[in-house]
Amino acid sequence: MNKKQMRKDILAIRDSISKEDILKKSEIILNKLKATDIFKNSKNIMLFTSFGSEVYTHDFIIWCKRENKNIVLPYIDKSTDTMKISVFNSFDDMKAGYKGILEVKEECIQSFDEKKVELIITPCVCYDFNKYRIGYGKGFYDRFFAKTPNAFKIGICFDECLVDSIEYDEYDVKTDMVITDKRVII
Ligand SMILES: Nc1nc2c(c(=O)[nH]1)N(C=O)[C@@H](CNc1ccc(C(=O)N[C@@H](CCC(=O)O)C(=O)O)cc1)CN2
Ligand SMILES: Nc1ncnc2c1ncn2[C@@H]1O[C@H](COP(=O)(O)OP(=O)(O)OP(=O)(O)O)[C@@H](O)[C@H]1O
Repeated sequence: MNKKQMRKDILAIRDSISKEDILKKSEIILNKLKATDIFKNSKNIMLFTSFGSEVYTHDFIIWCKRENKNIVLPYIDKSTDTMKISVFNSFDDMKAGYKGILEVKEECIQSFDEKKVELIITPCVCYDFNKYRIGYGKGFYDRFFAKTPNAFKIGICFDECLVDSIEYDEYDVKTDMVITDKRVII
């Protein structure tokens, strides 16, 4: 199946998961993430602010801050149409940005050297068992990964959104680990 059709089908499946189940499954996934050595040993961590039916990350972001992690979040720089990162301090500094996703407000953006990011927690529409990923189809993460070859990349995904295999091209970057509510793929 081509990427576009797979994206549409899996989004429909993900959108049908109840809010309650999204919260339950997200907690299971993020607890598994917390237990990994790579998470425990990383200070500079890139997360994402979930929207829609994605793995819910907001409370986890706050928890990480309390644990003294340095959290950076993506935003889309409209002038260059690229994904950049800003240090996260508080949800008071955030507002709805690209596609309505919460981003650090322009006046609060604190840039951070991409090369210093140790761990990137990656959103997805779906993953396959080889850790290839389909996102929203803009290539933002694949382009970003090209700048962070040394960061460890973990995809977080509901088990419903795992597929056997994804068509990939030369730009698609595999992640190093995928965590779902039912399994960990390494
Ligand atoms: N939470 C989150 N933040 C993120 C991403 C992401 O996947 N998740 N991104 C990863 O690249 C970047 C934003 N990229 C995006 C690219 C396209 C669409 C998009 O086309 N959205 C659809 C709605 C999808 C839906 O129904 O859920 C649309 O507007 O039609 C959204 C985000 C940066 N921040
Ligand atoms: N590093 C790159 N340089 C140039 N073009 C790229 C790069 N990465 C991806 N692209 C292009 O961007 C487009 C979207 O890529 P793809 O369908 O893989 O997006 P996606 O992984 O679903 O989305 P996203 O990464 O935004 O979540 C494709 O045409 C792809 O070839």
